[in-house]
Parts: sequence; structure tokens; C-alpha cells
Amino acid sequence: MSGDYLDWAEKYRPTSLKDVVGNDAAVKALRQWAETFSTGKKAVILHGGPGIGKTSAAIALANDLGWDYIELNASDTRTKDAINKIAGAASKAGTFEGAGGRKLIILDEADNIHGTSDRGGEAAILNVIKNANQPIIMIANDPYEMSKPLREAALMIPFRSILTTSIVKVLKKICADQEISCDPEALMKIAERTKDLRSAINDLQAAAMGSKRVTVEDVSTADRDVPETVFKVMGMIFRGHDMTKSLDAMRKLDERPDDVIGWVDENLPRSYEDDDLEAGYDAISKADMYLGRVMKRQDYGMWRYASFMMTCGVNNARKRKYGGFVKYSPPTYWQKLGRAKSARTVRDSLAKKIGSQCHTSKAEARSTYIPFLKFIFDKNDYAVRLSAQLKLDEDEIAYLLDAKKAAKKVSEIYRKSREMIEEEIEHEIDVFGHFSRPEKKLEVEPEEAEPEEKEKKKAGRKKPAKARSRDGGELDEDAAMTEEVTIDPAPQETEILANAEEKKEEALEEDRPKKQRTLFDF
Ligand SMILES: Nc1ncnc2c1ncn2[C@@H]1O[C@H](COP(=O)(O)OP(=O)(O)OP(=O)(O)O)[C@@H](O)[C@H]1O
Repeated sequence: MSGDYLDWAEKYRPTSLKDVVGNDAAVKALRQWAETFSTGKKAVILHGGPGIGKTSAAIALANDLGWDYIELNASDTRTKDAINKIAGAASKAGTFEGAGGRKLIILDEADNIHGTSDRGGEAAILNVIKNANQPIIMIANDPYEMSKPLREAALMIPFRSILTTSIVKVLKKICADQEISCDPEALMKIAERTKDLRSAINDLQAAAMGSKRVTVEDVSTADRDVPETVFKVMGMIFRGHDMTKSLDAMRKLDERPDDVIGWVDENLPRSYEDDDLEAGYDAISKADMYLGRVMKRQDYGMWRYASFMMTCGVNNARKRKYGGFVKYSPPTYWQKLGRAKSARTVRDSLAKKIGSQCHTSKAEARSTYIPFLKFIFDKNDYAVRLSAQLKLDEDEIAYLLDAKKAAKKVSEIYRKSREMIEEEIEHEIDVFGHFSRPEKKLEVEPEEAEPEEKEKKKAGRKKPAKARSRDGGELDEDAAMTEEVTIDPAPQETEILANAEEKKEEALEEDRPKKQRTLFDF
């Protein structure tokens, strides 16, 4: 196998019938039909659910028998011309023969032939089946969507879902080839939720993206993160054969049409090309127009047309067959909106904090103070002090610095500001309780004070345990203690005590680290 495939389902498509997993009876019947082609029916219909190996078996058969093959899509209006050409060429001996003497026509989506406006397609196929000497394999999910004459002209070979154990075997082989270590439980989980090998391979690829190990968590996270129903609807719109099913599925979704259109818009360019892409955008623009009318006229009946255009319209825009793995994503503008919203929240909480410190409105804080703060936050020293003063959290610091929350600078400023706040609290407690440091510095004691009074006063200062708390009860006790000290002093004593208090305050002031009192007091 060669080529650098992005799509694992394509990369691991079986090239020989012996590699087709499961469906042994169907594979056997197909081989027999091919080997007895000249005497039997000219066409077969391989039918069954999606992703179980119908197309793979057809291609593998051609490989095994050395036949050339051409893959056509029944829903493509150009198919009729192509088939006519092939049918015409087939009558000319020699020009149409592959290495093994045959050219196989693989006609995909044969059950969708009625979906085309060009009914001539079906007649052309019938004509080829009847007149040409070349084999045709028609692939269909639901053969009863095909006309009776077409069904009767072909041999019907049913394909069934693949056993979970067989799916696990295929996934294991892929893991080995990709050099990925994979929890058997994770493989089981992938296999159990689908009977379709293509989906299982896609799920494995999605879970293994960017890693060389796949765990159950990877598989479950993929489940959890994505609202699967939206993804299913995307699959029906971009890959489904029945446009009405996509509309029904969308209606059952718990999403508003104005949200679903974002999904369709996001995933359209990943799913379609060229003309299909253009036609798809055309359908989206019509859907958008109806959504606009809903808004303008408040006429929610218009949602019906919008929904129709974004599902059936986009589905019908597809004229070609697309293979390949498409990882559907939520609209990117949601992600942007999410980011913008969180930035708005941070800005508002910041404005509130500034507003209450500076006695200004939130709006004023937003328009005047925040830009100024952003400017002075460049000076690291100010940033720490301001962060402490405003008790900023990391989001708010990051906002002012225009940095990511995880940035080292942000966590550094945050840490230092928290230390500063703690120091400040401790200091306030000290001052409030009148203990420790001031005691040492205070040299002036009122000599005349009664020893008993002095004792009481000292005892009053040494009440740290209670002074630590600011609750009412303890304050009262402390206040009572002060009262005891100041009760009925002699005039001289009053003056001396007042002096002593003044000096004590001065000493305290000197001893106190420079505290920023207002936001802009540096
Ligand atoms: N039976 C199988 N054996 C091996 N690989 C398979 C089998 N079925 C599906 N696959 C894997 O899934 C991919 C898609 O399978 P395939 O195109 O054969 O499905 P399909 O039945 O034709 O589906 P659809 O009806 O949607 O076209 C293949 O490329 C291959 O990787």
C-alpha cells in the first residue's frame, strides 16, 4: 500500500477479496457471479448499511480478477453520459477491455437515482445491463428505492453488519501499523457503538489524533465533548442520500436553526468542493435570509424555510461523491464568542473593583481607569501593589497585562500581591491589638502612673488572642480594658498619657511599612 493518506478508512480499504472482513457468503456470491459473468446476469446489486464493505468488495473483486474499473455516482447527472459512452464503447471490440478483458462499472448510490432530476440515468443503466457485455456492480443502502426493472435485471447480494469482534481485529491491525498502543477496552468501546467499520476506523483516528496511545478516556472524551446528534445531522446533510432524513433529524435536535446554520457553514467547505461548494453556500445564504426575516418580523414560521434550506438545500447541492474522513467541528465563531465573553466578564469584575475603590461608576472605571491601569501595569512594582490594593485575581491581572493567565509574569504578580495582602493583614492586626513591635519602641511611660494602673495597661496590651478577631464580643472586652486604663486620670496624668499615646502612634507610624492608602498613592 502506498501514498500518504490522511484518511485511515481509505488507507486501510481492502485490496483483495480475502481481506474483506465478514460477509463471507456475500463475498463468495460476488466472486461466483464474476466468474460466471458471461452466462449469467450482467449486474449485481450489493446492498446493506453504510461502511460495511460493499464498495471495498467491488474494488477488491476487480483487483483480484485483473479487471479495470470505473466508479460512478448514480446521483451525479453526468453519470448518464458517462454510462452511455461506456455502453457505446463496449460495442466496439477491444477498445473497452481491461487487462483481464473486462471493465467493471461500479455504480454507487444506485438507490438515489430517483433523486436526480435526470431520469434518463436509469434508462441508460438498464440499457448497459441489457446490451453491453460488461459487468456492472450497483451499490445501494436500500434496494427498494430502486425501480423494479432495475432490481429484476440484477442479482441481489445482501451485506450485513460486521461483528464487534471482527471490527476489533481490524482496529488492532491498524493500531499495530500506525505504531499506536491502544487499550483493548478502548477498541471494544469503539467497536460496540457501531456495526459499521468505516465509522469505527474514523473514531479510532479521531481518538488517536496527536497521540501514540489511545485510552478509554480518549474514546469517552470524544463521546462527551461532542453532542453526537449534531454530528449525525452533519453527516446526513453532507453525506446522506435522503435529504428529508436530514431535515427530520435536524428538527429532532435540541438546537435552534440559527445555531445549526453555524455548524453547516463551518463544515461545508470541509465537505464539498467546487460547484457543490458554491451551490451549498447558495443554499446557506437563502437559509440565512429566512433567519434574518425571523429576526426582523419576529415571524418564527420562517424557521421552517430556513431549516429546509440548510439541510435539504445543502444536501441537494452535492452532485459528486466524496470519500475521505471529515471531522465535523463546532462553529469557530462560537469559540471566539466564548473567549470574548470571558474577557468581558473579567473586564467587568475589574471595573467593579476599581469603581468601589475609587468611588466611581463601573462605566467610568471601564473607560478611563482600566486603560490607565493597563499602561501603568507595565511597571512591575506598581502592578504588585495595585493588585494587592484591588485584590485582583489572576484573570484580572492577565487582562491588564494583555497576557495569558498561565504566563509566569501573571502568577508572579499574583503571588507577590497575595503576600503583600497577608503582610498587610498581619500588620493591621498588630496595630489593632497594640502588641509586639510598638511595645519595644515605646520608651516614654508615664512615671506618675500608679503601678497598678501600669499593670492593667500592660495586661490590656497583652491580649493578642482576642484582639486578633474583629468580632463584636472581643472588641468590647478590649474596649473595656482601655476604659480601665483611662478611668478618672488626674489632669497631669491625662496629659502625660496623651503624650505617650501620641509618641506611641508616631512610633507605630515609623515602624509601619509604607502602606498605599489610595489607588494612585505610590
Ligand atoms: N468488510 C470490510 N472489510 C474491511 N474493511 C472494511 C469493510 N467494510 C468497511 N471497511 C472499511 O471501511 C471503509 C468504507 O467501506 P466501504 O466504502 O466498502 O463501505 P460501503 O459499504 O461501500 O459504504 P457506503 O454504502 O457508505 O458506500 C473502507 O475503506 C474500509 O477501510
